[in-house]
Amino acid sequence: MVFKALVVDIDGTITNHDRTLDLRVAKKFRELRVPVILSTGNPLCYVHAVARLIGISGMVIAENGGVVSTGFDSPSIIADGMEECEEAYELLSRYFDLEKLDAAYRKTEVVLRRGMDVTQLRRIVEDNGMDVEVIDTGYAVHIKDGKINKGTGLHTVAGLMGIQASDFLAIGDSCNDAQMMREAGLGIAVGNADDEARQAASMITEASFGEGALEAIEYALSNDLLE
Ligand SMILES: O=C(O)COP(=O)(O)O
Ligand SMILES: [Mg+2]
Repeated sequence: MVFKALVVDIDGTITNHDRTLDLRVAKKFRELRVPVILSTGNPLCYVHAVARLIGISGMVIAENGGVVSTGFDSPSIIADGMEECEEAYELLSRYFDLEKLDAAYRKTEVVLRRGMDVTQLRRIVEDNGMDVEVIDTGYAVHIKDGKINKGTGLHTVAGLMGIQASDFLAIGDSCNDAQMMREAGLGIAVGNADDEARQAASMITEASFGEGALEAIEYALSNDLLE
């Protein structure tokens, strides 16, 4: 099997521990012959800037699949569900001192600074029958629509490209990458990945962060899985 494209997470996968971009990965992306699609929990403007500066496709997955961009200067596909996320945020704010992140840029999720006990947040939204999911990526806490994730985003992107989700090699590090790694033809987790990402992946690199992403790409190239 030769994969037709690569879908890669940003934070913790192509960055160093402090969220700075690993420049060796950026260089490697430019050398690959297949398209590289970024897939992230960050808002669209953030991932578009990253993609532009690396020099790869403007077709990206943002907000954990809530926003799929068809290109730098073309429309985005934006999921519903923000209202429910805001309602959950209002409810949770009665119990916790919460700080929203990137609120001005977000279209489908409410994102919070980490530091609280996420299991308590989950229990409260569950007890109130709210149709939202609360996840902690290790970088931020996301209140999101449970039906949307990077896996559904990958299917949308694959459709736009005229290929299948299984034509992708996926690389990630966190729980928000799990569905994407399962839907892809092969999911590789970097060495620093959390338990959920490790379980979803078919392979885990020895190296962590950007070094791990490089190891995954080198593995694919040397086994004729990628061109
Ligand atoms: O937005 C987050 O919490 C993490 O971002 P990522 O999906 O690029 O790792
Ligand atoms: Mg990540």
